[in-house]
Amino acid sequence: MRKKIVAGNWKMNKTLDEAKALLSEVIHMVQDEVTSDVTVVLCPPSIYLTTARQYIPTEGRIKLGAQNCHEKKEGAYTGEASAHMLSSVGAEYVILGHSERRQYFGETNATLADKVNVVLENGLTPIFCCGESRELRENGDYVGYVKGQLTDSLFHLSAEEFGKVVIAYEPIWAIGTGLTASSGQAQDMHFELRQHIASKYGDEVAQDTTILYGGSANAANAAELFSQPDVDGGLIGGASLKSRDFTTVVKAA
Ligand SMILES: O=C(CO)COP(=O)(O)O
Repeated sequence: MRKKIVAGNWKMNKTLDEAKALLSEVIHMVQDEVTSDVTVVLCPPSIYLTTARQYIPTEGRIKLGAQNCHEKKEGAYTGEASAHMLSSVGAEYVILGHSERRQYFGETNATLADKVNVVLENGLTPIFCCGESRELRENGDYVGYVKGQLTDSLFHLSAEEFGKVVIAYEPIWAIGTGLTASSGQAQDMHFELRQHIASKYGDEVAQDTTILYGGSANAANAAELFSQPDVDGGLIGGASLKSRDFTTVVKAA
């Protein structure tokens, strides 16, 4: 079902005390100020998931998410956490295939297909990230490239399984750079991705798919981005680390 979602990807930021303060502020502000039916997903570093679970009410619009998982259930994978483990600490969403994980940790479309499977098997919702580099945007078939990321990592799923996936379009050139995609650029790519999904799963599934935008989205530009018909919310990095900014983004959705 197509939903409005704003997810905060804290990346590798905050000490435990800072994380607690941010959780408490964001949860109160969202509860007090947000009246729409937007779902808010908080994705702290995995070391803080258990703590965050205690702060987030079990019922309500605010959900807990992780930033990655391993594709195996358990075993000798030093430093990793599995979807099974994330589920056991109460996470409901998992960001997969963020461009930073693709770039620094060698994640490929093939490994991500395995991660998507294991996340779905454990009843969690994957937030599958895709997006092109600046070089590709300037000189190449960037639309084909991003469509290919979906094809390679997601199109083995049944329509029912695909219906549980959230997509996040995050152009790499816009992440952490202050260079936001214009609302037109975001809309164009989201429209293309929805068409691509329709070509595989049909119109109904495509119309039901939630597609988020990420990349320097902030309190000042979120309303314009989210006003586009195919932009269903955002995956927010830097602005999710400040409670007032993040709440303003949530209110824009
Ligand atoms: O990577 C992002 C979210 O996953 C976007 O990061 P910024 O919002 O800091 O550009």
